[in-house]
Amino acid sequence: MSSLVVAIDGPSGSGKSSTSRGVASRLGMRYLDTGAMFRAITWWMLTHDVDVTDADAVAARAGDAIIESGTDPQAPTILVDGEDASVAIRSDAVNAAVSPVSAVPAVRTRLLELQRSIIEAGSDIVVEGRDIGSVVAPGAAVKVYLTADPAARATRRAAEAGGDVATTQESLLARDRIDSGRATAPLTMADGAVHIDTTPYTLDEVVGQVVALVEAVSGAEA
Ligand SMILES: Nc1ncnc2c1ncn2[C@@H]1O[C@H](COP(=O)(O)OP(=O)(O)O)[C@@H](O)[C@H]1O
Ligand SMILES: Nc1ccn([C@H]2C[C@H](O)[C@@H](COP(=O)(O)OP(=O)(O)O)O2)c(=O)n1
Repeated sequence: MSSLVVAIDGPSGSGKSSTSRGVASRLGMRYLDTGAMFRAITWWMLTHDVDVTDADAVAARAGDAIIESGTDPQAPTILVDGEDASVAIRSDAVNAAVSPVSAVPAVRTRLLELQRSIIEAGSDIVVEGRDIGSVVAPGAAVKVYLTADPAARATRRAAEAGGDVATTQESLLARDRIDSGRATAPLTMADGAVHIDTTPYTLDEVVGQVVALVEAVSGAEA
């Protein structure tokens, strides 16, 4: 029997990472943060002096970074060429470059292959990103699309990472525009996805709602 996949998509700050980790921890599942993989390849481009505004230059190096993602929801890890990049991939420079780099088809093809090999290599898994339910795992047993008001998203992010709410909101909305407008695998609500607007709920409540969706499916399959 193939393993169960839970796909969680949505814009920045909607709660994907924390909800996915909470669900995976509660249900004993693996966890994959695909955003961290796009951030990792972007960080590699920046540290190898690739002009990230030049799609051809990015495409030419798309296969060169070695990216390894850990799948323990309690201790997610990301290695780039064997080096821990978990802090570096959250920098302002990566925030500014990650959406244009993620729009380059060769980057998406490379990471899609890696993502599918991780998903297929093991047990049940929660996978979060922008195109999981639509492209990476369209056959996922459960698909969730998380949103929240832009002001709530910016307030959450600023509280977590520091910085003022207005600047954070501008940066999130700029990324949303690129992520939703790109030609290849844009951010979209997949067919069959359950939409949860997380604005009025606590993290625990959202985790509970997603766990209930997964249990309904696994109960039906048992
Ligand atoms: N339902 C929620 N209510 C309040 N804060 C939340 C909620 N979900 C997530 N958060 C907080 O918002 C911030 C961004 O969440 P995160 O999971 O990183 O979002 P994303 O992965 O979609 O960018 C984190 O600090 C997280 O703890
Ligand atoms: N499946 C995915 C995941 C992320 N991306 C791109 C687009 C996003 O702006 C960046 C960063 O994603 P990430 O999930 O880390 O972003 P946030 O933490 O939600 O701000 O990567 C993507 O294109 N496809």
